[in-house]
Amino acid sequence: MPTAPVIRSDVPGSFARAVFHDRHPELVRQVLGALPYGPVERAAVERLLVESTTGVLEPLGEDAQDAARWLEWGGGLWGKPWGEAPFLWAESYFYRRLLDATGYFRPGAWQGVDPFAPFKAAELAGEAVDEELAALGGLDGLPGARRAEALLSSALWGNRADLSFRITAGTGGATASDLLVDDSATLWAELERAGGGRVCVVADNAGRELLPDLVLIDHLLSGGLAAQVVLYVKPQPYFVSDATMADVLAAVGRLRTAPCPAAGAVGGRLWQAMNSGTLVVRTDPFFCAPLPFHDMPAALRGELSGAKLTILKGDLNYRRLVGDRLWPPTTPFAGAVSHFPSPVAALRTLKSDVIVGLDATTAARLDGTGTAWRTSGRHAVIQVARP
Ligand SMILES: O=P(O)(O)OC[C@H]1O[C@](O)(CO)[C@@H](O)[C@@H]1O
Repeated sequence: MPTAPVIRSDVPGSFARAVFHDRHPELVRQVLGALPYGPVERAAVERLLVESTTGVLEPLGEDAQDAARWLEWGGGLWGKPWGEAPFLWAESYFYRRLLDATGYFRPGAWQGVDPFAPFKAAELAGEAVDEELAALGGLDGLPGARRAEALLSSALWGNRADLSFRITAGTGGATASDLLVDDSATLWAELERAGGGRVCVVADNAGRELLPDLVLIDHLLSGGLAAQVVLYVKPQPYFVSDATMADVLAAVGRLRTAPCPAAGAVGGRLWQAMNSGTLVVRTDPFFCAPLPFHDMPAALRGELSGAKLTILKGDLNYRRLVGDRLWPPTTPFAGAVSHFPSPVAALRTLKSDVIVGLDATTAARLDGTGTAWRTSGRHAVIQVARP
């Protein structure tokens, strides 16, 4: 397997550096503004911001239930500047430490309170979601293949979270040139190859991304493309809007109570699928680990290995799938994911520097635009491989 430089956040002018030095201060400001944290939590959050931009990596307190796990994951990094750690590692640790700072794990009033809950709730309650769910009704009239494409497209562009069912059903928004790789025909062929079977979906964000993911899952189950879907979510709040079980319940509830009958019917079917075990929601500590999927533990590898297809949503899962490295963009996708235990499909809008599987002409065209095409969220890929 060829290799490439690991992305770090200490490179001047890099996207990764801007995440720590520009985005995180803004994120911290918003988190502290969204819930009435007390002086202890506020001071701890501010200290984390200083440590993560100008200080060195301090391990978790010994009383943390995952202290030993993180000590091992951070072997060789403790005491070094944050910017010297791999970007993926450092970002992941930042979110783990943010939970510590807000009292998420400490016995007390703030224990178990998702610091990102106000943002997630506002998004789910927003008018945009009403419109997106209302547009689901229009999809029912489409011929089967077009409906399937629209649902897949919604799940894909939901990762950008500023498009809707309505837009992705064909009335504007993304253009063909925004989709840099389209392996959707292979994706449907993989699903149809053996009817039934188990499909795994590794979720990314809650709200406007999870809703179309759930609609796609309903399509797979009701259309017989999957006998069972296992939806993997994060065990705890992570990267702001990553979906947890609480977010799944909120999204299913939003569907069930939607005024649009088509959305309500999806919500009802998903509820029943959870009752009967054809839709199972699972989690694993590894989904918040600062490591690539190459290093997944044997038990999780075993679970995924029986899947006829694993669908990985979003940018962070993509980084973990192919390795958070500055690969030449023409690096073959199949080679980069050959470690994965099942056939795999990545549905991802580009929001970080990592990309593989482009043809040389596309890569040169994009570089020629002089735009931040790797990180702007404007472009997307549907990439499929069978390792
Ligand atoms: O929600 P997504 O699609 O995983 O994107 C999250 C992305 O945001 C970032 O954290 C940057 O803020 C990326 O590093 C990360 O990959």
